Amino acid sequence: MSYIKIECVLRENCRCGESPVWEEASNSLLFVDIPAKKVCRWDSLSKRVQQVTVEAPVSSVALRQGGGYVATIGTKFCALNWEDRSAVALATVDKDKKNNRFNDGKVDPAGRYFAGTMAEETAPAVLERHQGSLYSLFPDHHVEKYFDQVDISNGLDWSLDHKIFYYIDSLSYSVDAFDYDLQTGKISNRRSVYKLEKEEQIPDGMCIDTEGKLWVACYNGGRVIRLDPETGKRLQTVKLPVVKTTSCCFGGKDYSEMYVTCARDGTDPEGLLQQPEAGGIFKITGLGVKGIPPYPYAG
Ligand SMILES: O=C(O)[C@H](O)[C@@H](O)[C@H](O)[C@H](O)CO
Ligand SMILES: [Zn+2]
Repeated sequence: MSYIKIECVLRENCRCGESPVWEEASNSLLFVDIPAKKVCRWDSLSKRVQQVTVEAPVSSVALRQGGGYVATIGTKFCALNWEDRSAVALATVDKDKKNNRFNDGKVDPAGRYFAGTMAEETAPAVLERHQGSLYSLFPDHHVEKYFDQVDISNGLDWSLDHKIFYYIDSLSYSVDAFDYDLQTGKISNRRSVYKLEKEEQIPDGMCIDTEGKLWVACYNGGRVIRLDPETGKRLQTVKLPVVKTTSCCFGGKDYSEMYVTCARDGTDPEGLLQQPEAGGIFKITGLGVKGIPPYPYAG
């Protein structure tokens, strides 16, 4: 019997915390605060946070095989050097869409950096629709585009056998699956594996566990849900003391802890009184399942 424990491990007041990624080598959690243009690294041992401020909204960060990180900044895939705090563009997308920015991103098992775009929001989930696309940055730095007409490109991950790509376009209120060809990075045969219920609100970030089940952070739903993509059933709901939960990843010892990011922006003064930890980093223990290490970008 395990007991679920939820604690705010870092009161960071993120305007929009996102993209939690566990870095085993440094016992740290990486994450971003999108509108604050910050990439943060929280050392779970010393409890200290380091941050690098970049020049545009930063929506995701990932490990890089040769050391350092990659990040999606504005509409650019960038290499991020933590030591000298520099970001160097590797590729730019959506050059004809001046109001767009990248959103959620993650590296596939072959080391390609997948990330999608969206129009900049005027308020949470309020934006010009169908402006986004899904892309990936290959190890040789060329970019491939998968599809357009995306509203809010969000959570993504791959099945344990690497044959399925899971993807969320938030305003479709659906978790979708594609067949995945790891050799070529091509996707096909889109279908929905789960439709969110009304009280679950907006699907946002997502990660997979070692049993092949999906964990989805529900923006405005104050929860993460565990889904079985094979049966289309929800297996578990874990509620958090904040409403704008944005993303989740596994980390810590043997990837047995879950880390959840959330947003503070869009919360009214009364909401902030009820949720003083809004924008913080949460750790969930006692789930009884583990995650897998993040894949590093191979370029
Ligand atoms: O965290 C993200 O992925 C977006 O950038 C956010 O802005 C919210 O998710 C969005 O407002 C709700 O859909
Ligand atoms: Zn997101």
